[in-house]
Amino acid sequence: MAIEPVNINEFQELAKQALPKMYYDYYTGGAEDQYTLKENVEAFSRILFQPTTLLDVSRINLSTTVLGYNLSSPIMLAPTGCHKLAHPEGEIATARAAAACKTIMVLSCVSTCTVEEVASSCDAIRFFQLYVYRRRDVSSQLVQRAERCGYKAIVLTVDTPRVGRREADIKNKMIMPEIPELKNFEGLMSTEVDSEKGSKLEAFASEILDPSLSWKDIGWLKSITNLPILIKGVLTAEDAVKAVDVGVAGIIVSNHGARQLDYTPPTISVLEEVVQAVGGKIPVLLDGGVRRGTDVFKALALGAQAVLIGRPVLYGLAAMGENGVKACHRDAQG
Ligand SMILES: Cc1cc2nc3c(=O)[nH]c(=O)nc-3n(C[C@H](O)[C@H](O)[C@H](O)COP(=O)(O)O)c2cc1C
Ligand SMILES: CC(C)CC(=O)C(=O)O
Repeated sequence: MAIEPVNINEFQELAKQALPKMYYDYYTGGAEDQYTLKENVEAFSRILFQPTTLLDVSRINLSTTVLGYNLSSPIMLAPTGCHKLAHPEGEIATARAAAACKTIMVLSCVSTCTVEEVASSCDAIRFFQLYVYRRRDVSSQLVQRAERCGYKAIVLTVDTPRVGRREADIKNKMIMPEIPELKNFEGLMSTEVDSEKGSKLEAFASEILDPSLSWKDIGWLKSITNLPILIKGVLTAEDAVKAVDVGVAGIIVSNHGARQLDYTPPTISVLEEVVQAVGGKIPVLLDGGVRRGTDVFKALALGAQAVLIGRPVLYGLAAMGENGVKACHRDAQG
């Protein structure tokens, strides 16, 4: 049955119809019991509004700024891997949608279009998400390429010393690194995996990701780039204070869309703690479970400068390409 989607959940339904099961499961799934996956969404439902009334709302303005860049609304596009699994235009379609929606796209380093292809496709404001690899030279080359082609910040993901146990991917023998190619790594390192069992994605990632990454490495990252650095994956006041101390430009409160360590708290439940610890010194952003405008409002009310949406972008892309991403960005406001 064809449906005219009016919200993100309906886009999810369309994505399910459009995608092979292996890819839909990869996009939608979380780690282990998927406790945090449910909680990311449900924790928003437990926060209720007690509105005051008779206020003049005839003129409203949703725009905001992040690191000095103007956004039409406080909803950015989170980094997610492999957009060509959802649509043949891949990250280029997503970037064009970001440009049309006047928002920031964070490009995943495991993208299926290169940093250069995405940069030359449109004038979207782009940040570049980085994993640190055992091969530091590969990480630094990627950072330098992003810097050269106009990405405005590095988003360092710190919650992935290894890939979470995603049981659907294990069952499906998820083959994401091979189909299609992870184009950023071409000529830098092999993306082939020598494993017949379980999730090839997990095997690939554990081969390349550097599990020794720690706070001291922020100094290394700062030494190889002039771009501002945001840390993605902070969930405690303690880490928020450390992030401020090492001099990053922003924090993203995130549990990786519940795909990494299960039984972490839902992000919205720890936002206030992080915001208080940061004390306004740097912007705090949030992702995880944001599905509509009331969620965005709750995050802003608890101190976030803006939010990011991950799966909603993939659902929109799978359902309708660039137009679907635009529609999901719009639906995340409604
Ligand atoms: C399919 C998929 C791939 C992802 N890939 C990345 C990635 O490459 N780098 C990263 O930092 N986060 C990645 N994430 C996490 C997102 O950036 C974001 O934290 C999460 O999706 C937010 O939750 P939401 O999907 O509920 O909006 C991925 C998430 C999904 C669903
Ligand atoms: C290569 C993976 C670690 C990509 C990712 O971040 C994810 O699938 O959540």
